[in-house]
Amino acid sequence: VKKFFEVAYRAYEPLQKIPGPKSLPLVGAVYQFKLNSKEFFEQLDQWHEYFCRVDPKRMGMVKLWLGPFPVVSVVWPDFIKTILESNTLLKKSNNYDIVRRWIGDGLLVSSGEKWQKRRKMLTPAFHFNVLRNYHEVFTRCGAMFVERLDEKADTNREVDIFPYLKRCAMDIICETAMGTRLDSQIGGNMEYTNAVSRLSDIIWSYQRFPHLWFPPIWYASRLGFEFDRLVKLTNNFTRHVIAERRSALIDEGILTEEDHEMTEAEIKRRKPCFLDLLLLMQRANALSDEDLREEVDTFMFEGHDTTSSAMGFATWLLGQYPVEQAKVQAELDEIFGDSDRQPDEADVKRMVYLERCIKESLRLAPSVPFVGRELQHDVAMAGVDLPKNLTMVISPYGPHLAPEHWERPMEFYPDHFTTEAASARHPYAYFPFSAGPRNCIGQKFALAEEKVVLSWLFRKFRVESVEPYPGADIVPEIVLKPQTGFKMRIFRRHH
Ligand code: HEM
Repeated sequence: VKKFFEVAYRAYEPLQKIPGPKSLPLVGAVYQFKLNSKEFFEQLDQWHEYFCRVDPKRMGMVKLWLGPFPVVSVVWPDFIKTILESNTLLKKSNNYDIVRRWIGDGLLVSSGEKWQKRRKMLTPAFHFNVLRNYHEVFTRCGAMFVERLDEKADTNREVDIFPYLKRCAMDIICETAMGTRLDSQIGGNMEYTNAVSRLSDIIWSYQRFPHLWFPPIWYASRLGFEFDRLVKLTNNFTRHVIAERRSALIDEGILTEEDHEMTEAEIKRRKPCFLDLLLLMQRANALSDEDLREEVDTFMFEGHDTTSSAMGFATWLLGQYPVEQAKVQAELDEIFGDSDRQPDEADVKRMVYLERCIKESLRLAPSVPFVGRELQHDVAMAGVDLPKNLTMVISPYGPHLAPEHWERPMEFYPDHFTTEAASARHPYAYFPFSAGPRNCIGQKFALAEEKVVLSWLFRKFRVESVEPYPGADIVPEIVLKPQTGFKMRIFRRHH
């Protein structure tokens, strides 16, 4: 609290220069916040539009007082670049504190030397050669996804594909991160699946309403108790998996007293999951079991909501743009013909147009709608001295939709991502995976997963969106989501 008030005191004077919505003492601008998530999102959007494009003081930044706590949202790409590329502004803002209570101080939220060491240690676990071990999981879970959807095809009834995608992404991340088959697509382990999903909802409420930051109110609202119970449940699940996985590696002679590098044959046989790699690094990096747990839980947190939402938006958009959908299908038909075979890695490389569609949908609907940083030192920007410890928020939305960067900013136009178009653009016009030293370590994983799962979908089905994008309500929770799901009509394709 002392730190917050120090920041507020130091920020008050310089922040006068930055435009933003009207604030009152102590409550800030919160008294104006819409309660409904979707309306709140629209309100933020309008404020950004007004204060960055219309207001006479406009300067590419918007100030917002969250109660007595100041936040500055940065919009212009050059300012965003200054922050994201800096090697000295790597600290996550305090709105990640609640996430930390669940996943611990893993890669997503840690800072300083700990983050640096972990990032270096974990980067090889996302190397192309390691990711190829996961291809079989993407393929199997993707095949299961279309199998589950099949009963809804040709019924001409609307189906919300979001729960199907969520379970598919959950099965994928659980097996690749922990080596555990959750089988939530066929009703397995729903307690864990539901707990993870509910935790994300509670975190979003906490981040939005500062009154919940006070423990008596947090617990009186009952959210605090529910949160603690679910955290215990999910943490215990991961601890249990770690113990099991260690025993299995010991039994197979892979985890020994001596440091051991897996042989080609062992890798081929075992297809190590992320946790296996951590267990093999454990001794050399002096990691405790809790260190392992926080990294595994970080991947569980960061690696399934993001991808299921991204796949949902891509499907929604393709369901609304039949010409582009037909192009995706033509590309897949050229690769697979009439065959039902599993996609291999060479096939995935050939899905060039599908990849453009995925990138374009991440432009219009970036799964992570904003990231936060706490300034580790004073920063001068646009003639304003932003003080140390100030919270900065960066959203890809503004640059992703700015007419100066995109030929057709509000349309779904995958040719925004031809090699020529992409190389001619400002590098910070597009950053769904963030950028700089703290960018998303899982972006190649995410893209590969999306391509495999969506290729199954569009090989088997033609889809029509029930509502046009973005007509239906979208809410920027921690991850961007549609308020009423991804409603589609699904038709089997007959080759
Ligand atoms: C479409 C899917 C995804 C999107 C849009 C996405 C986006 C992002 C963004 C914007 C960040 C930066 C967050 C910040 O600075 O606060 C981030 C970080 C991160 N992501 Fe992803 N992500 C995706 C999928 C994944 C997957 C599948 C994994 C893991 C398997 C993953 C693991 C991580 C981790 C560990 C970090 C923290 C990196 C660090 O701070 O060093 N993400 N992601």
